[in-house]
Amino acid sequence: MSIHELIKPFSQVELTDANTLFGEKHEALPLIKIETEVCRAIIAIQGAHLIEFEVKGKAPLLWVSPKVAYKQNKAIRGGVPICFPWFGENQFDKSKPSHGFVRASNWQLKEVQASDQSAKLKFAFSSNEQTKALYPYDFDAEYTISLSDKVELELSCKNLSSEIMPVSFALHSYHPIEDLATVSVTGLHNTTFLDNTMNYQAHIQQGPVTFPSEIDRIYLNVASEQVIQTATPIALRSDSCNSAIVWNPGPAKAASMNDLGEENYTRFVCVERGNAFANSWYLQPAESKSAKLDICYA
Ligand SMILES: O=P(O)(O)OC[C@H]1O[C@@H](O)[C@H](O)[C@@H](O)[C@@H]1O
Repeated sequence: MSIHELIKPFSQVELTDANTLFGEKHEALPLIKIETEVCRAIIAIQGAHLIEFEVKGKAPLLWVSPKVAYKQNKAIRGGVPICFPWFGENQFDKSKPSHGFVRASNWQLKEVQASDQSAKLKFAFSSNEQTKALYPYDFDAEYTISLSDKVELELSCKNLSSEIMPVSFALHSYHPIEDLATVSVTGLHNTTFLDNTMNYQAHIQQGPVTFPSEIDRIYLNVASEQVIQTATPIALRSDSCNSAIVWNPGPAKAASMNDLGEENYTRFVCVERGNAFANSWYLQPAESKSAKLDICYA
C-alpha cells in the first residue's frame, strides 16, 4: 500500500515534506506529521526517524539542531536516529559510514494506526545489494513508533543469512536541556563505561554524569532507567537495551560539525539506549531479536 493509502483513514496523520515544513533550504524529504488530542510529532520516512515529539502543553522531549539539513541520504542531526547494524565506527573498516546505514536510508511504511489519544507507525527495512556491500548479511528489520503521552520505540531484526550476524545498535536520542553546566544524568552510578575520548578506556561511573567538557561514553549493562535532570526531566526506560551512550560534543567538536555549530552544544545531551560493544547481539541463522525503549516525562 502507498503512504497515501495508509494514512488516508486517519485525520490525525498528514504527509508533508521538509521543504514545505521547514523552508526552502531543505530538500523535499517526505515527513509524516501527527497531531492527536494528546501529542504532536514529526517523523521522516528516511531513517524511520522520529524528529519531534511533545505532549501538548508540555516541553518537547526531543531536540533538533537549528542547523539541521534535511537531505537525501544524510543523517538528521536531532530527534532519534537509528544507529544500526553497527554503533559508532565500524570496528573492521573505518571507511564505512559511522553508525551504520539505516539512519540515512529509506524505510518502508507498513502500517499506520491513529486515534484521538495515540498513534502507531510501523516501518520495515530489508537488506539489499547496496547494504550487502557494507554488511554482508541478509536481514529484515522492523521499527515501531508508538506515540501517546510518551514515546514507545521497538526495533527488531531477523537474521536471514546462513551465518551468525553481529549487530550493535543505538536509538541515538537527542534531548533538550536548559543548562549544560547544571544538567546531570542519573541512573548510571557504579556502572562501567568505555570512554571514547580516551581510546575506550574503561572506568566506573560515580554519582550522576555531568558535562564539564566533551563527554562520549558507552555504559554497559545499565539499569533500566536513566533520567536527564533538567527543567523538564526526561526518563529513558528499557529492559532490553543494555547499553547507554551519553554524548555531548563540547565546543570544539560542535564547531567542526556543519549541522551543529559551537553555539548549539549547550542546548542538548544525547542519552542513547541500545546494545553495543559487550552488549552486542549475535543472531543465529533465522533468529530474531527485539528491543524496546520508552522515552517519557520523568
Ligand atoms: O556525527 P554522528 O555520526 O551522528 O555521531 C555523533 C556522535 O554519536 C555518539 O553516539 C558517538 O558516541 C560519538 O562518538 C559521535 O560523535
